[in-house]
Amino acid sequence: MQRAVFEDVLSPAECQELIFILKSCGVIGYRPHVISCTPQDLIASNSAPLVLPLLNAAARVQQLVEGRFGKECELFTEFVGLISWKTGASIGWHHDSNREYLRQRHYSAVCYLNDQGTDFAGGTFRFRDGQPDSVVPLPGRVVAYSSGEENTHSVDPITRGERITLALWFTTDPDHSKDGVLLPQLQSALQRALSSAPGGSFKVAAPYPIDPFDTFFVEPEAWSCTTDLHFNASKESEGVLGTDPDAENGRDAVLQKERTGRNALVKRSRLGSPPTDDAERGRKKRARLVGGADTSLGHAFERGSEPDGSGGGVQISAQGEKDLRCERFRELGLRFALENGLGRAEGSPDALLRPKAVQSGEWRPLGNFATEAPVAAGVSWDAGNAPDVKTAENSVVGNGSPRRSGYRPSEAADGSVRLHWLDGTVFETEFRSKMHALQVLYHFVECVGETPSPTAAPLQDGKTTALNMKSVVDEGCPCKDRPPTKNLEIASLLRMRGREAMQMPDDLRSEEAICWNIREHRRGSKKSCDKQRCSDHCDLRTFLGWPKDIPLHDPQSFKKLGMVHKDIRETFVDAVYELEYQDVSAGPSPPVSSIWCLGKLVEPVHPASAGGSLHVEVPPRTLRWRVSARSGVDPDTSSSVSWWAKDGTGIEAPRLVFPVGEHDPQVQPHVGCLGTPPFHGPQSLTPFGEVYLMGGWNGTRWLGSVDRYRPSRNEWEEVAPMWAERYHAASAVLGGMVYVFGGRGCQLCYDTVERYDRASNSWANLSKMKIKRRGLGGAAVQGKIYAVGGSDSFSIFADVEMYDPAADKWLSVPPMLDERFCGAAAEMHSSLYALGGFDGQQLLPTMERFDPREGYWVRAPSMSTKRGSLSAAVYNNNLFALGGFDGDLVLNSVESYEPRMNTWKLVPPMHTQRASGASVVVDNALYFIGGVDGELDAESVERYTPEAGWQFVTTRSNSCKRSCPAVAVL
Ligand SMILES: O=C(O)CCC(=O)C(=O)O
Ligand SMILES: [Fe+2]
Repeated sequence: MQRAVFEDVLSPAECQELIFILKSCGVIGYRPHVISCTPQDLIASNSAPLVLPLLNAAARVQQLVEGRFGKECELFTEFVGLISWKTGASIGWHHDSNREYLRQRHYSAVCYLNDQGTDFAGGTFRFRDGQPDSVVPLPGRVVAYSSGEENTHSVDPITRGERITLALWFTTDPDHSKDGVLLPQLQSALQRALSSAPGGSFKVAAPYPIDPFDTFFVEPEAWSCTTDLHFNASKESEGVLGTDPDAENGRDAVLQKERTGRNALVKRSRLGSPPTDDAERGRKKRARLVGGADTSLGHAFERGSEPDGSGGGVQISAQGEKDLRCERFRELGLRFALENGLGRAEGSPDALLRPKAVQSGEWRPLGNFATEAPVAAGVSWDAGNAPDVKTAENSVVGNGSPRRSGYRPSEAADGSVRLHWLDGTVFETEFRSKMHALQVLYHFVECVGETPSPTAAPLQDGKTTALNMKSVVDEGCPCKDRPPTKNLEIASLLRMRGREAMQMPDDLRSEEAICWNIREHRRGSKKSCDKQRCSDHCDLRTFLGWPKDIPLHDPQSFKKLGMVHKDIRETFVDAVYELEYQDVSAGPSPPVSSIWCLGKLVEPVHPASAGGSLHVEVPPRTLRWRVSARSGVDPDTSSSVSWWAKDGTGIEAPRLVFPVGEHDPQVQPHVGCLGTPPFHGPQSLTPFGEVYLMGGWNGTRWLGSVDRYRPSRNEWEEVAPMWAERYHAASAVLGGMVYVFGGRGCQLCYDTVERYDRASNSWANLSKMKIKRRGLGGAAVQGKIYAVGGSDSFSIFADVEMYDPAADKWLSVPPMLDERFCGAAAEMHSSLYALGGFDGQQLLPTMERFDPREGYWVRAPSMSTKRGSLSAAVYNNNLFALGGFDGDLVLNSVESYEPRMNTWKLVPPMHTQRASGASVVVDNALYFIGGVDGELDAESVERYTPEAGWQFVTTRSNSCKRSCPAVAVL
């Protein structure tokens, strides 16, 4: 039996937000006294942006459920919706998979949004057996349980008021995932919604990236031919930043405008940041975030970068990418609301979308279907062959109602749609789809101002109050100019208050049709695209290792990819632990028969009643992890024992623990790494133990020379020089070759790229980058090279490019969240990190991470101090930030970021203050070579190991005089 109660999953404000959405867009529910609102309802009524907070909340609950029940990465959403129960509603004993058509429901969760006692009376949730035996609804509280008979439950009748919940069902069967259905719908609906925003400045769509593998790294030039209806992460990222690649003047114009605006600042930008007062800085930042449009709008999107960390902007959380995605949706939803004058509340951005605004009338509900009785109109549809909503049986089934099971019209046996009225009348006619039915209904409401009756007398003159549904459907509405059978404009008009009608094909019948349209659109656009960039998708496919048999842009792929993605993820194992355990279940309880880690079977058959050790694999950045053992074959009947790492030496002996405990992230889970080193620090990639210092500035001139340093022998040697003299260049090592790119020399800035082959001691010129830049960061990640940020001496960039050595080609990838000049970049655990630097206005303590498997940048914790011209290196699976300039001082401080704990900690400082030097890891030690210390060049080398701390290395070389060199280790 699996059940759990979580507290404070949603904040009171978030609960209110969801209640508002339900009240604005709820439709008559599946049973009397019930009103519900699903993402599909919102989309069908052209209120797609309101889906975003809903998904945000749902993802949070899903993550808790997955974590608690050992189903990490295994669950799909089968249903999500806001549900209101009014006085009189109740549900008897049942379990949530108690019908043939509900078998796919494996886990249930109900998040309560309002308060028993205050908002309603009655409505206590009860389990028939076991503990806890009841759950009292309280805002933010979640009850979660496996959906089988073991969790038979009921809800007491509501005796007063209205009880509102967010209800969720999860399935482990990807075939029943609603996400795959939602994706194309949300994608196109958001696109429409945002494109109809006043001023047209936010045309970007940010549909639900169910799978980050779908599309990213699409060239900006290709946007014009690939975007309209499909998601790409780079574009989304632009959207979050507020620039609009599809705006009339194009993306470059937008960026150019921003850059021009910043030129003056940048010119003053040396290491010492120009004094700007906070207000000025804030204003500029906002202007940037919204592409210079409306500064007030930027506010909401700046939250992630508020110095005090307030707000929920784009921030990385310990929970990982899922949260992040949802935060983005949320932001887009907020942006949409703001743009449309919906609830711009006073005070903090968090006050957005709050009921205060509703009460004060600032909010205009998007429809007139607010749930204040009597409900104006509503519709419930089913798949044609499901039982009547009013049957007793169904009312016991509760949320396993035909409305939900038959939610997709495409599933209907004969394609028909039925409308149900509260009085029990069922109206059947030739509706083509549920959208069509909705459209007709909305039309009535708009034309006549009241709910039509299915059986009333025929219309006389259009002013008749009792409309006959059938005659209107057959003959059209009296207002002939908008016949209800045409398009979805009525719903659109009603919901969007005069905005342009949705343009949807007349024959739109189902999700399949939507998917078909998307495909056709893409095909058509591709054909007419004169830039011929679409073929880049081929590179993309190779780059992603995308399976050949799954089309990149076929919406159906999502379903398949749900699985493929999971498989791929499982192969990215980050660590292997050896755990010792002892089975103490001897006696009455059956012996351990299988052992699972993070929902994955690690030891299928286990010697009975034994102790032993086992290997568990933990995926990247897993902060919580758990091992559990089962006593039987059937997960439902077997008893489950869970335990977790307690200290550095082993794990606690198994004992029955319920609910399953979570790993405490403060406890270092390392028990020992086995097999191939799970982390590949530079140590394992440096067979020669040689440091190359390339170019730089020696106090007098730019350098093209290259010195090789072998710390093991303390030997310096000059090797073949580069073709160009360059300082402020970046470098990376890939395939045993050293790549150097960008920088400046006799020309202001370079886009050129050179590669050093150690075997022939020679340099080759390669394809140029797209942007000339210096003070950029460089790193190799998963077989590609990244050029990160920098400056062309006029502007400072967030832009990132990726070099594919197989194609000898640079591709644009999503830009960073911050612009960075003289920041640092490093690869760790197959992700690219960018940190520190100068953004044109201030020196930065910030860090962000780009995992190519995800395709977007996320914020990671900031360093303890601002650092420009810092050095970074990965040492002992930690990312070290060394030295740099904080605006006042050149620093000797060093700190290290531990990705599992997701925190920075201070490391003993170097003896010398250093900026613009070179830090490398070689022979299991961290070195800092050269750089400047403010006044004098720091012509020395320091070496660090945790055991010995920092020590000067007695060495002498001109190389130590280099500042801003590129550095690499072979
Ligand atoms: O709202 C609740 O607390 C639970 C509802 C329920 O059991 C159901 O809809 O199946
Ligand atoms: Fe239930």
